[in-house]
Amino acid sequence: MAVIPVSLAGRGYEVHVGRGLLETLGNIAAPFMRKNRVAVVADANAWGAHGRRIEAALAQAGRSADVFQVEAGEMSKSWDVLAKLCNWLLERGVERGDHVFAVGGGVVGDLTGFAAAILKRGCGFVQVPTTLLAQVDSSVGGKTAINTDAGKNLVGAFHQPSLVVADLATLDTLPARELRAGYAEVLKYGVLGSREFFDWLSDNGAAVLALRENALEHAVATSVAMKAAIVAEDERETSGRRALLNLGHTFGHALEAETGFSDRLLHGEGVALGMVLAARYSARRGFIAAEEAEAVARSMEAAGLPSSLSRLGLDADGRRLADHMLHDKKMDAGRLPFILLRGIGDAFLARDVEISDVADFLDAELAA
Ligand SMILES: NC(=O)c1ccc[n+]([C@@H]2O[C@H](COP(=O)([O-])OP(=O)(O)OC[C@H]3O[C@@H](n4cnc5c(N)ncnc54)[C@H](O)[C@@H]3O)[C@@H](O)[C@H]2O)c1
Ligand SMILES: O=C(O)C(=O)C[C@@H](O)[C@H](O)[C@H](O)COP(=O)(O)O
Ligand SMILES: [Zn+2]
Repeated sequence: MAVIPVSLAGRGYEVHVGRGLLETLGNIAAPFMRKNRVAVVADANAWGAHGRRIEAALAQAGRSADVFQVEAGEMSKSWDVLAKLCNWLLERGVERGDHVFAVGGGVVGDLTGFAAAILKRGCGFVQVPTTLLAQVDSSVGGKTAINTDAGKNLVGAFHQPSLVVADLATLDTLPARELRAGYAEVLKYGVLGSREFFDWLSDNGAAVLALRENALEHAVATSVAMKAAIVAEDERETSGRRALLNLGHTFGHALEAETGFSDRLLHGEGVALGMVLAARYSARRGFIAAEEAEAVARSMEAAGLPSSLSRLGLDADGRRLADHMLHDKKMDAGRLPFILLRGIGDAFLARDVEISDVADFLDAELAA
């Protein structure tokens, strides 16, 4: 069991990581349950698998859950579901000082966090992440959002949770494909900031994906600690430091948009392929050796993640994919900075990238 602090002046919080934590939720989260009835927003599958454990833990603390179930999938990060959720919370009389509990993956966390950010101009929320991706990434750091027709996460707010409780036992029921997709964001921390962690994952990735407790806890706690350090330094992505957490996402979000935010490409899969593309583009620009870029690709392949754009079978050319990127929130005065690599563990923000060169690069990757 590990407790990782996210240090933010006056608004810091703890991330609890360990197996079996749901059983203690009533105690850990006691300061955030002012009323007997707790508003819980839950992914339908996560609730089906773990809802009883949560209800039992709350009952032990003399509480009960009012549950708003969210249909699984990226399409639930929408205006429509957000409106329904806000109305449901208002009907329940949620007050600013209350905390809404988000139980599920990144979809429910991002949606609930955004609802909490705007409800009564901001109420509290607690993250109970039940996917690997949510435990290592989306539940920490306070980025909340929904998608729009124009693209990914385009309407949202920075709104930090008050507590994160990541029970590793919830991953026992997670489909293997979702586990691998979450593992892409674990690999991201190594690729962007720690050669040591990248090498550790090369040796222990199979144990992490097999959910061996020690390896899994080390991977989750290390990922959370790396994210917490970056968020503490640059909470709102203004200095450029936090933008490094976006490694692979400019490419990845474009691929998610092109595949219609569907099951054809999960977020983590898009990020995996996006990291390979960022690494190969870095090699094209001479920032990193081609062999290092291919080591990034091999790390994705070893985990069963996509590493080849041509194999995705897209009906699009490089220009079309690059056009999706123009909605990226990093756009600055008409230019799009990219997260590139000087080496594994050494990402940087490149501000001199020509989008037409990226489109040419993507055409070559589509044809490879
Ligand atoms: N806010 C951030 O910083 C941040 C970071 C990374 C990703 N994200 C966002 O997170 C989303 C992806 O999150 P995700 O990968 O967790 O996907 P997800 O929330 O869609 O969950 C993946 C699938 O797993 C199911 N599921 C969840 N928990 C389960 C469990 N314990 N047992 C069985 N099934 C379970 C869900 O029903 C769903 O089908 C994307 O929208 C992405 O943009 C946000
Ligand atoms: O926390 C961050 O900062 C990240 O960039 C983490 C990403 O993994 C995550 O997918 C995030 O939602 C992407 O942010 P966006 O600003 O590109 O929407
Ligand atoms: Zn991501």
